Amino acid sequence: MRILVTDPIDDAGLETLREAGHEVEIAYGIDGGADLVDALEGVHGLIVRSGTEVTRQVLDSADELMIVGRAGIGVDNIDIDAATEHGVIVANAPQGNVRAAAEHTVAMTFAAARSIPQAHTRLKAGDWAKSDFLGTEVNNKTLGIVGLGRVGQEVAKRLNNLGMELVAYDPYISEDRAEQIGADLVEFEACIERADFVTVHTPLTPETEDLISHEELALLEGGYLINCARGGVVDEAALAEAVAEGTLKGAAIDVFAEEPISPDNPLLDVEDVIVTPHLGASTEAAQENVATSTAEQVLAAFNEEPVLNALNAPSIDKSAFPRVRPYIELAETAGRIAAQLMDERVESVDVTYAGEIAEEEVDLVTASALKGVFSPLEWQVNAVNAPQVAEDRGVDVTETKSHQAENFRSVVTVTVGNGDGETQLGVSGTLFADDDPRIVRIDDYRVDAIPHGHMLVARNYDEPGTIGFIGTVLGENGINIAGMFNAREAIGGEAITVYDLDDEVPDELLADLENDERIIEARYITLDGANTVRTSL
Ligand SMILES: NC(=O)c1ccc[n+]([C@@H]2O[C@H](COP(=O)([O-])OP(=O)(O)OC[C@H]3O[C@@H](n4cnc5c(N)ncnc54)[C@H](O)[C@@H]3O)[C@@H](O)[C@H]2O)c1
Ligand SMILES: O=C(O)[C@H](O)COP(=O)(O)O
Repeated sequence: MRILVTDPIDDAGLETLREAGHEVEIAYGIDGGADLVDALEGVHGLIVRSGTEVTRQVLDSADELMIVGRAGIGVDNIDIDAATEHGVIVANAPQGNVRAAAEHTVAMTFAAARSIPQAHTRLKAGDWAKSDFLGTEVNNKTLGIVGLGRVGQEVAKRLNNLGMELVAYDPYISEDRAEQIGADLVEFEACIERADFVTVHTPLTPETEDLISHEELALLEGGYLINCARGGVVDEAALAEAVAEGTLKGAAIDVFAEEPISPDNPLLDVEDVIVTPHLGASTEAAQENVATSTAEQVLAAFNEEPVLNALNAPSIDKSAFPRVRPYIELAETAGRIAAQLMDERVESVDVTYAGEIAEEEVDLVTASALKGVFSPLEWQVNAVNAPQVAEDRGVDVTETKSHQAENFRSVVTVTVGNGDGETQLGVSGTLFADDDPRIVRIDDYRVDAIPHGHMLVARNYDEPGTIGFIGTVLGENGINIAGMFNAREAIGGEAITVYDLDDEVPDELLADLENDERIIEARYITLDGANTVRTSL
């Protein structure tokens, strides 16, 4: 497989990929537009940090791309919706640089409180300006944390140990969690008003864009603002003005709305705004961590294993994966068979888990069943975008769990239905000896069929000579039968016969079979590739 890396990552990650036998191409600093589109031709994995914009335009043309790995936390530079539509996994490395970001935040807090960069610059210029710098102690001051997630919590611990009181605003965490950290969880305005230092640790989202602007800065009068999260969360013009006019004593900013920063950015002109060029994650340990974790996720995607930090695909605990893995393929197979046997438009899909499999996390299995149901539509349907494809098409998806699995350890049933629920068709599969897949029910018939690349499912009357007739017609047309299973309602009643075949069955041959009055319906089912079947989806 080919992997393109467009922002610098640690060698440990590159080595992990190369040792697994993949081709790694480095294109640090590539222009994010047309050049990136060209460079992605035939590429299966893309690794970025915050320096590469992975836009819809880029994703629209990256036909072979399976995964975008973000060697870090923030994914505001990646169009995740477009990736999902194209079935491309987006995965980040949410743990590896948290401590580095927290330490940088603490360092920036002290740097602002004690004017360290300003004093340093003066001294290097030969100016012993001791009396110009009277700093602020953090001890006994209040730290306002906006966004009490991974980095926010680490900052809270460190600055609390240095004598700061903690208040926090985060609408998505519990009071209990805040209490464990020793922070008073309060409303947004109260958090800023009570604080001497406000530190921002939210992602950049439509909700957080310009979250801190003129009004909020006025509430922080006499204090300091630290932003080591994302540019765009703090209104830069408002902040520059607030510090320049003395409303705030200072600010420390690591991230900017536009990166690399424009020379016109007003923050650069204000003495008491100290800046670093997005260095929060730039430590050796953090870079090694995120590069290795990202490389491992790219390998998992290539090996069709769960991508642990996938942001747009169902994931699963690593230890549970071996138990669930065989059912992923089985559910896809059952979905494919059900969709091809269904005469009407599929408007609902139910995936029922019975027996031991009902105890497991099955999101990935359900997504795979949907992939099977939608496989005739477009080759790009996969477990990443199948739930989205279902939603876009107005297909109602349900999951049912039951502890009873007839005589099997586990059974997965994919039932497709039309809108009014009048037509429903279920296909059930199980595993013999844990890894030998069997289709054990089609519609109301108990069967025992081995899923096979080419299959013929015939509904016929249980009359002498019918099976022989079908076999003769197939044989006369050079189609070899690899296996066969027959099931019937009652002697002389309706029956179903499933043939595993070595070749495709042409439409004319199906018509010949259906012309015989003993045969109610003959359906060719393919489990090879996608896009090759007739369907009423
Ligand atoms: N400067 C750097 O180099 C650097 C390094 C690491 C992380 N980061 C950035 O730091 C930020 C935090 O990272 P993290 O790993 O802690 O993320 P996280 O997801 O663990 O935490 C983010 C927190 O923000 C909260 N939040 C979301 N919307 C909010 C809102 N409107 N108001 C208040 N809180 C809100 C969430 O509930 C969550 O608890 C991200 O933007 C990340 O990209 C920067
Ligand atoms: O979100 C992150 O992980 C940090 O902002 C680090 O970004 P970087 O990998 O571009 O340094």
